[in-house]
Amino acid sequence: MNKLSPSILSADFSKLGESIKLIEEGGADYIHIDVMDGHFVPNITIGPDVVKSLRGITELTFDVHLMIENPDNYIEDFYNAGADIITVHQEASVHLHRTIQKIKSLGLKAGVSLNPATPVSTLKEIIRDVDMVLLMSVNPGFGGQKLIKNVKYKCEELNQMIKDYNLNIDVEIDGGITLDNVEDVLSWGPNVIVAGSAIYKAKDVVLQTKMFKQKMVK
Ligand SMILES: O=C(CO)[C@@H](O)[C@H](O)COP(=O)(O)O
Ligand SMILES: [Fe+2]
Repeated sequence: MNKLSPSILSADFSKLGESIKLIEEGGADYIHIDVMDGHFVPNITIGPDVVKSLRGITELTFDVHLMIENPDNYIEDFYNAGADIITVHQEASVHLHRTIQKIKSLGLKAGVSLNPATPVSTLKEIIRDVDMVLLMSVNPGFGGQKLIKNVKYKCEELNQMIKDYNLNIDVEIDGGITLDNVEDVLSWGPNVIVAGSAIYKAKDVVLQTKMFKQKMVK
């Protein structure tokens, strides 16, 4: 079944609790939490304390996307804050295997993310160890950017790699996904869709979440 993971990056930060209730009502599967450090990406967002405070108000799966350098230093903090899935960037992890093992040793799902210009072939030695691959379809750092359509070819290459290695892992696409292009993106073969501005900038967030879910039925 396809999963919808609305990104709270585009929500009103003064009403994060309410914003989460809206996507919950709309039938979201996950909550995508974009963590940025101002080093790996040119933006700073939220840290473990905010995640912990949100954990108290919802049981939805926390899909934490770490866009930070030295992710190893913060994995335990996000675990304690209530993360369910932690995804790190291949480009930000010097010892990626160690990082993935650390996430899994805490009982969490481990994901690895690739920037648009990072080839799928770089996953060859780690793909057997991960639960999810997140392909960025914008350059990370900001919500509201335009989808990079060539990620389709990366997704197809990734599908082939997953098939060749006989794996059963999630594939998440993140960035620039709207109601107009979500069906096209799903035709590439992922099963987890992130949408930030397309959901939170809508007039009726509950309805917009429901409309995404309707287009994602599988
Ligand atoms: O990780 C990121 C951006 O770095 C994403 O999760 C965005 O937050 C998605 O926002 P939209 O492109 O859907 O507005
Ligand atoms: Fe993200």
